[in-house]
Amino acid sequence: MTRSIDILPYEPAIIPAAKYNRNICIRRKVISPGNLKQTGGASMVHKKSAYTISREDFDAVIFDLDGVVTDTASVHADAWKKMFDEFLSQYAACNNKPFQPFDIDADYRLYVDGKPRFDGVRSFLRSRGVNLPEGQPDDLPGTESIHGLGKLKNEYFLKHIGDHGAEVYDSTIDFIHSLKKQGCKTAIISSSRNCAMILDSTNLSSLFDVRVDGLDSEVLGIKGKPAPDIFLEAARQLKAKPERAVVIEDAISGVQAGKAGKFRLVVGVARTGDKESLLENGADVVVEDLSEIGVRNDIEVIHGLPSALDSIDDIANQARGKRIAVFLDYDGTLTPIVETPDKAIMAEDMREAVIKLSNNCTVGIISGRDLKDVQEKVEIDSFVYAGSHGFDIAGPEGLNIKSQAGAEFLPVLDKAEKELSEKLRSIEGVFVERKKFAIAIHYRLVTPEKAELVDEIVDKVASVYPELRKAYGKKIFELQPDIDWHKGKALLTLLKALKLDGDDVLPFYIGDDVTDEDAFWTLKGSGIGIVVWDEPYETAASYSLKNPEEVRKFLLKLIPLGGGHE
Ligand SMILES: O=P(O)(O)OC[C@H]1O[C@H](O[C@H]2O[C@H](CO)[C@@H](O)[C@H](O)[C@H]2O)[C@H](O)[C@@H](O)[C@@H]1O
Repeated sequence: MTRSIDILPYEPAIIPAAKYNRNICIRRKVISPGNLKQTGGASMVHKKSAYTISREDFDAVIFDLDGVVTDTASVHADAWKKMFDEFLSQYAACNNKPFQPFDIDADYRLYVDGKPRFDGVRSFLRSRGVNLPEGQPDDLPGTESIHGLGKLKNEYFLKHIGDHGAEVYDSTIDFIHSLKKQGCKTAIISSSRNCAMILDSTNLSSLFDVRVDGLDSEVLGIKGKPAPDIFLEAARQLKAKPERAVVIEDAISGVQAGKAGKFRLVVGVARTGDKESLLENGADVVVEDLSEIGVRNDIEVIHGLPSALDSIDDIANQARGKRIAVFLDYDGTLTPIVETPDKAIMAEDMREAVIKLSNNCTVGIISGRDLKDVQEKVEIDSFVYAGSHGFDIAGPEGLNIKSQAGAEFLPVLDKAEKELSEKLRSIEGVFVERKKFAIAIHYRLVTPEKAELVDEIVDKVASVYPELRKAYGKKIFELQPDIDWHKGKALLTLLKALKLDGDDVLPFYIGDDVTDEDAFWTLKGSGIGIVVWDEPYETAASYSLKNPEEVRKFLLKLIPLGGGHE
């Protein structure tokens, strides 16, 4: 079960716990325009383009080969027609019946397209009421059996490819390069047993992270389309969840398979027109060519963001005429990363800096730690806090701010915690930290070999609890409720609750870890994200600081920009 919540940015501010019991399946904004699954919660402004896939919403894209990547669907169709017409005319003559040729428009698309070779033979013959024996894998091409006819069709197909080669759709290749640039994983699937040969002959083999083809399907015992199995196997190998993956298909059986696999987005490719049948059979959107699908440039590869300390004049300009509000991560931002969580104590001069800043503007802490834990560590009553990566929010006394996302997951978290503790007990150095809404598995003190074992055990336990998702941090794995909630959403909730969501406020978020990226994304265009790092990586932040000491110095520089409390 995967859940997500329909909480829109800035709306509503404080969400009653009951709201989280709803099971709403649509997640963040996926693509435009409006004829597609529209979702709530995205904080990004989408550029107007025909259809846009964003890395924020998708981890992987799975491509069918024939007709999507290579112009081989028509070669297959012609080979099927040649083989079936020869057979049908003989069959008609022998049985004293009129010869009704194979129709590419109707028969190919309905009975053969996208299916494994021998399924295609069976399916079409059944539609004509013809019964042939299965035959043997070593039947000669043209033998009157399922195997014999399938092999003849393949001979015709290979002959064409041998004589003319295979054409590639350049727009698809450009699209794949754009996806890869954004960090999307890609897979190629095909019911065809010739998939590897076609990819090799067109130099496309290295373009895909994973390939699952007709030969693999036989070995793995995978059912053919319209069963979703081949797509699910590709997603499994890519380690991508179907709800965060796209299927791109040109065959009716293919879009049916994408739909049956509950993939987040099924794109139909109808190069020659018939869009309707793809839409009716499960495509969410149908295009004539993949150049109609855009890829949003979510991830800017930034090597060396400007230092926030050096850019204070620029930041002051952005804050001119506004109040500021500052939200801070704890570990790695207010304290250096240390061996164990209990040793991460905020230094006195850092405490002084944040208190001074809070005299002039709102300060909040949004931490991966348990709410109570981070409140006790920071110990400043006037702050607002969000713990468990934003799942658990509390304001200072009198402000009545309280929000908990994922309360219904507590029993599952209890069970998973128990199982993890038991399974990890024997591994030296592992520490299981239970937060109210998450379980962190620390492996900082574990040997590298054993760390792999920890990873495997966490994966195993995670696979038993599909309600939980695995997340990553600095030398930790985490299991959290698999709902559409994160530090960015907690930040929006706090801004709204504190009436800091207007244009007259410039919010800041400073953090050092992967989970802080959600908050950086959330503030893009409306606030300032600052990453704390010792070396550059891909980030949605706009400025950088090197360590908690630089954070302290920067916070002191922010004090005069505060603008006071309302
Ligand atoms: O969001 P944060 O406030 O940065 O919290 C993230 C995690 O911080 C803690 O773990 C990290 O810091 C520890 C102490 O320096 C370090 O030993 C560990 O390796 C780091 O991952 C905390 O224990 C976790 O619960 C937080 O999720």
